[in-house]
Amino acid sequence: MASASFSLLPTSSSSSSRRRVAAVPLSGAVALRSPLRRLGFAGAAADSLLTAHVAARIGAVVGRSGKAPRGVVSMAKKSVGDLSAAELKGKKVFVRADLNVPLDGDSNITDDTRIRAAVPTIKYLINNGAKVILSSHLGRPKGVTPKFSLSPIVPRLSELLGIKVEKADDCIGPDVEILVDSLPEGGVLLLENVRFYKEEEKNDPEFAKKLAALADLYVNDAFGTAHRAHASTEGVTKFLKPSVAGFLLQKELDYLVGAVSNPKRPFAAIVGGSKVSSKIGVIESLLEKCDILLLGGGMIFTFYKAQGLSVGSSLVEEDKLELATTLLAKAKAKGVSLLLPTDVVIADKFAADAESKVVPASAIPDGWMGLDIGPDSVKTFNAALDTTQTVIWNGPMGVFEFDKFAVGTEAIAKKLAELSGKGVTTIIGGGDSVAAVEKVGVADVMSHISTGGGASLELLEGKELPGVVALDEAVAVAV
Ligand SMILES: Nc1ncnc2c1ncn2[C@@H]1O[C@H](COP(=O)(O)OP(=O)(O)O)[C@@H](O)[C@H]1O
Ligand SMILES: O=C(OP(=O)(O)O)[C@H](O)COP(=O)(O)O
Repeated sequence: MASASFSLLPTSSSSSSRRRVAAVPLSGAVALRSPLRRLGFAGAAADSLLTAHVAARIGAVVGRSGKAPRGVVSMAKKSVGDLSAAELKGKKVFVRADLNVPLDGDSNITDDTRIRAAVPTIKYLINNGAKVILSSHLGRPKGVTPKFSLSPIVPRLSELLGIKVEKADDCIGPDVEILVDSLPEGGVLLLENVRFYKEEEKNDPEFAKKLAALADLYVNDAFGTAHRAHASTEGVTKFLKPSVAGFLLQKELDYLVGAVSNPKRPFAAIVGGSKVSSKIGVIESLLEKCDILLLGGGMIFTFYKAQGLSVGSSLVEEDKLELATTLLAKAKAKGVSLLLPTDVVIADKFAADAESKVVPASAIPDGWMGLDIGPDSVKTFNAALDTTQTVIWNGPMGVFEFDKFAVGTEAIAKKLAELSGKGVTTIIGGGDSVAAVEKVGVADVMSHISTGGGASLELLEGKELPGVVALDEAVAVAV
């Protein structure tokens, strides 16, 4: 049966089978022009593709040493799919899911992605005659807070499962135990928000023991919360055996660890978002693994400034200028093709109705700020992406919340959809990039869209997630 061992993915090519193309000398921007022009880039784009530091080897995939990349997290865990019908029938199974979905002011669910993502594991359990005790948090309540009740989840979950889901008003205690005892085989009981107890986030062992006492075995399918060492994600595993991964958790690991550590190459990473400081870990980790790194979003202005360009009033982290220079040098040293946008859409103010125009990255006037990547950059990025077999994307290319500055982000989303249709593995690493992909309406065609923002970022940084580490090891590990 499937264990959480990255076995669901298309077979990756080994490092020795990476496509190697004669390296383009990196001694200066001049050296970059002809290969870029051969690839069809306009003179200005080729000329301004940024600096001698930046290894702009589009289409040229870098041969690097075949040794395992640093920071590869091996999280091969036993899966719920490893549990047979005989092991599940009549058993009380504590399932930790992440049902932390957005609700509007009237408690209507505005995005049910996380509920739908939890369904395969629950269905597997009920189809095998288990009694499912479902647990989640919602929001960040301080004590019992009615607006953070999980009650609004029940109708949609019942609809998706095709059965009536029961709901408890608490997550521990005698009333909950009575409801658990009356659960039929194939029944589901949703516990109340586990964060109504402060002991949850404190990972209090006594609280974890009380949660565990409700069940015979444990399934963690809460990927979005797997980076939290809380009682229901980590503590409970000390009292319940087996403790296994659900199908969603397994799929997230397959893609965010498996596909990224052992990708079909060429492998491109696209990193955007507001600040370099929030993405340092991810950029450093991806530099160890990818062939091409495309940078966009607000962070690019720190890189521009580090290279002596004027950035007007664009977002800059003055204390990260040195870091930006170091990252560019690191990319060069590792032979990674790091591309910065060659043109940007600038605005006269940070507003949806701002005046805007497109300028080369080297010509941002005083008083103007860059809020999106420009059309030449989109062309350049698309051409680079056309050479790839695996792409991971984290962070928007611009202020996509304002339509006027969403064009670059939406173009990348469309490109990834197109590549996905051609068999390229496309992974959207959580957070705002997921919102962008959904806005464009191409979420369904991507290979994988992560359900966890913070959790996916930590995985991409090469960190281990406590909620995963705590689970039982898979018997056979095939990383
Ligand atoms: N050029 C820019 N200037 C200011 N903010 C930007 C710029 N480009 C993108 N952003 C903002 O970055 C935010 C997303 O950043 P971040 O949280 O790091 O990404 P993610 O949520 O994908 O991890 C968005 O709200 C977006 O408006
Ligand atoms: O929504 C979540 O995280 P995310 O916003 O990083 O995707 C998870 O449910 C974790 O919630 P938390 O950040 O309150 O622990």
